[in-house]
Amino acid sequence: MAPIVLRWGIISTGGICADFVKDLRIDPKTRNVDDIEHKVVAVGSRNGAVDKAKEFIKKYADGDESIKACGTYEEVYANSDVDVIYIGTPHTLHYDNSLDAIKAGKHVLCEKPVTSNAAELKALLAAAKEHGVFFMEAMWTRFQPLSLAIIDLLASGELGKPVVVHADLSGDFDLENIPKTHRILDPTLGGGAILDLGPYPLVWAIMSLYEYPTNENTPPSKITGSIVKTPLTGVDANTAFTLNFNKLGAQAVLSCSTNLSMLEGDNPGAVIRCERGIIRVAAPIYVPKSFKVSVFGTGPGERNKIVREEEKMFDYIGRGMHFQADEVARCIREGRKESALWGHEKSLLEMAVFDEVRKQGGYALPPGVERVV
Ligand SMILES: NC(=O)C1=CN([C@@H]2O[C@H](COP(=O)(O)OP(=O)(O)OC[C@H]3O[C@@H](n4cnc5c(N)ncnc54)[C@H](OP(=O)(O)O)[C@@H]3O)[C@@H](O)[C@H]2O)C=CC1
Ligand SMILES: O=C1OC[C@@H](O)[C@H](O)[C@H]1O
Repeated sequence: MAPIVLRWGIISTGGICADFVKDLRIDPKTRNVDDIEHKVVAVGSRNGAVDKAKEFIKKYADGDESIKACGTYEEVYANSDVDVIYIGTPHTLHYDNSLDAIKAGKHVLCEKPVTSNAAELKALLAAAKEHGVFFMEAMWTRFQPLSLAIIDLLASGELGKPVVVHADLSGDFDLENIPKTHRILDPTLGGGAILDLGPYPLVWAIMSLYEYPTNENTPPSKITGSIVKTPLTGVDANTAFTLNFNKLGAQAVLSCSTNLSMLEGDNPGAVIRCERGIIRVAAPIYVPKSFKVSVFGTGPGERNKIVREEEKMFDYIGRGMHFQADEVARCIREGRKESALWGHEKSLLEMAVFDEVRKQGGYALPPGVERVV
């Protein structure tokens, strides 16, 4: 059977678009994938900056002349050769950009956090339904082979049920020395830790607890959030949040910071503590390459004693953003409007958590930034 060729339009020429395009351009056969092909057909930059789009194509797509450089996003949405739009603009633009793409009848893969709040996401999902298009948040961690292996390991029951999940994602953004207009500092762009980094500790809680079979996708019964703001612009520099899953009898203890180095190498970025063992996931938690599992014994005197340990390594061609792209292609081929792995319900849960954490932490976006409230 001939592979389906999914034709992508790329919205913006920023950092993450560069990474995504590089992964899209890896020949899937070199990754042992033969049912899908990805083709970038158009790249858009705002404000008439067609030269910026051309430069992007030169730099990240080997100057491929078949790719159309566009000086507006609208030109990309209107391109009849484009099947699906990838949105890589700052968070607070995701709603408008996604809506424009949906209204043009395009499928959408939108970067995380999918919107500024839950109300925007609900409106987008209604629009996607009305226009009959596929919509997914680009929660790439959910599709990586390591994540799939951990979900299988938990479901196998070998470790018993998960009881506490700790996860942190931090990055030192050098806040004192970047412009206040940088997307990580600017409140009009949804700056701060929770919206930018928070999706990753949260995805570990969702994969290990929310998705754990006996939780039956029951949302957290309680959410707490605590925020330390930077005086520079008032966005959250550090955020800690917890989620209680009462049905499961489990808790997630999560955090994110914009002014601390990420724990790298051997340091665990996420720890999943189960009744009969521990899984330690190596940082960075958005694309971990290894995890260590420690299994407690069940024999006499072996409770809380490690009887087996194993480290699992994961390596593949590319940065790891292509796994989510493959999922988009397969869903579209099968006429599905959402992914079974990272569907609308999980993005809605994510945005509800962030709304609550920002509310408890006193971080309100400036008036008008949230397009739907
Ligand atoms: N999945 C992942 O691993 C990552 C995801 N992200 C997500 O991707 C999104 C973009 O992040 P990133 O690529 O780092 O950001 P960048 O600042 O590098 O790029 C954003 C691009 O958006 C366009 N843009 C449109 N309007 C604005 C505006 N008002 N201010 C600034 N830029 C604007 C610009 O492109 P142009 O002028 O060409 O239109 C700009 O280059 C964020 O939502 C972030 O959360 C970010 C990093 C990693
Ligand atoms: O998605 C992301 O992952 C890596 C981080 O460094 C980045 O700020 C964030 O947007």
